[in-house]
Amino acid sequence: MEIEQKPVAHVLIFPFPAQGHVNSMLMLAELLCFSGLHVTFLNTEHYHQRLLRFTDAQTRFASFSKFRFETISDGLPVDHPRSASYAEDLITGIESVQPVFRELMISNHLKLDNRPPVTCTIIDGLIAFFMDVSKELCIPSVSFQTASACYLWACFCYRNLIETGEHPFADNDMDNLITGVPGMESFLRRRDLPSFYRIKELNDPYLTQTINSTQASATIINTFEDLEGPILSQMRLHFSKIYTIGPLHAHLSSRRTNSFAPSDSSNSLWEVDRSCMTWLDSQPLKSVVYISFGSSALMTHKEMIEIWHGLVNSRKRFLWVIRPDSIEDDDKKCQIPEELTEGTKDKGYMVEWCPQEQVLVHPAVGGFVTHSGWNSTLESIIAGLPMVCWPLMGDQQINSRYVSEVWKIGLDMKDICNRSMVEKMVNDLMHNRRDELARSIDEISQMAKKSVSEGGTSWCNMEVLIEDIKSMNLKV
Ligand SMILES: O=c1ccn([C@@H]2O[C@H](COP(=O)(O)OP(=O)(O)O[C@H]3O[C@H](CO)[C@@H](O)[C@H](O)[C@H]3O)[C@@H](O)[C@H]2O)c(=O)[nH]1
Ligand SMILES: C[C@H]1CC[C@@H]2C(C(=O)O)=CO[C@@H](O)[C@@H]21
Repeated sequence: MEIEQKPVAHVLIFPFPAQGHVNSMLMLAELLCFSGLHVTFLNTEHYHQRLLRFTDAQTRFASFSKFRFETISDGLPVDHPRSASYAEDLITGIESVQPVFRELMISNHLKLDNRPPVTCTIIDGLIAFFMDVSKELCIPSVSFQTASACYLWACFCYRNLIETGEHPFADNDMDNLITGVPGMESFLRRRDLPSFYRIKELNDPYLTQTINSTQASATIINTFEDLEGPILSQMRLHFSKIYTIGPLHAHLSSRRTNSFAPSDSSNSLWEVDRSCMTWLDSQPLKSVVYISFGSSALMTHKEMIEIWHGLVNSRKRFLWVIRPDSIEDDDKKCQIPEELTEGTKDKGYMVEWCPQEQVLVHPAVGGFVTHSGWNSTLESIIAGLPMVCWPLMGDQQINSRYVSEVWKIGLDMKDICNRSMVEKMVNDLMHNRRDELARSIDEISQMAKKSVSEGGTSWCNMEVLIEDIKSMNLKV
């Protein structure tokens, strides 16, 4: 009797072209490589060039003989700025290359050098339209969520909110409680919903893609059971299969070195300025507030000045990352008041991009003022660093509500940006409420580390995922 041979597993990973996405999907790629799978990482040409320029990704992955980088156009002209103010262009651009992706999948190109045909695709939830190609070619496709489970669940429940008449909002009271997201009835206000709900029509392309991605036959989420268990239980009543394997950066360190120390390698798409590490080395223990709003958040010049006044008035030391493209109305005529430059000389340090994971665990750093991007939130949890949240868009609004009201590991400054509030929040973070916040984050940090250690939930879920990929136990 002839024994039917299963094909050799080959995974193609395709992230949305943005820092928070390429970064976490590269970590997933490395974890899959450890198990000996064939992995192809499909990056856009633009981001791949930046990866080659600013990171050691090429050499790092060269040690995996079954790994390949492939590139595809992002559908935008070469000179397009690709900054956050063009968020819609990014998604329509990448959508336009769907035929190119299809061509790549049916061509022999991915099978060069005797590579087996692709047996599974892992597609970023923000570009769910590529899952249609997988489906057409009868290749199982798994959706990968770079954001939190609470965000995904709040997107999934959009129909409930329309049915219960909670969306569009009947009036301007943003503090009204929302009842249509099961599991969040006691604390979720209108202002905490993903930012797309703030407009009347739910037609944001990112929301549409996220909702479509929930139809996948399996979903990977960069989270861990002890953090989002109650919401994951709600989701499991509706989703086919969920693998929680995060926090990915800690999971990777755990498998790489059996520790949680950040490595010198990064997946940064900007040039990392390490001078801030030397500055931190000369600051007292837990005395510095670290401020960063991630890779794509935009603020106005006025907001920047208010935050700056708040920091200077708090009299705390601070390290602030200000990306050059982060001020939306940047105008060379905008003046910086002298008291701010003076107040920064002794106590502050500013860079355009830093080695964030290393900054967060530096002994001089005592708190994090963040936009509540999901990677930053997870990195802060692993570092055991309490947060002040100033969420700006997308998932950040709901993440910050969880940080302050559910996990109690930070304070939420949502929708307010004035100097006196910033000063108060920073003082609460670094002084008045420091001990209570430190206690909760220490506890959650321990749980996070346990989940990615051998035998932990994320560790075990990763093994199941790999086994399911290898044994072709995934539905189309
Ligand atoms: O100076 C810096 C600043 C940031 N980072 C890194 O950049 C990443 C930022 O990721 P994240 O905190 O998730 O923010 P965004 O880059 O803004 O991420 C986008 O993608 C995330 C995942 O979907 C969403 O949660 C966010 O809302 C969305 O803005 C993190 O790994 C940071 O360590 C650095 O290395 N250096
Ligand atoms: C989690 C995602 C929801 C949309 C956000 C976004 C945007 O431009 O609105 C871009 O990147 C994503 O990570 C966010």
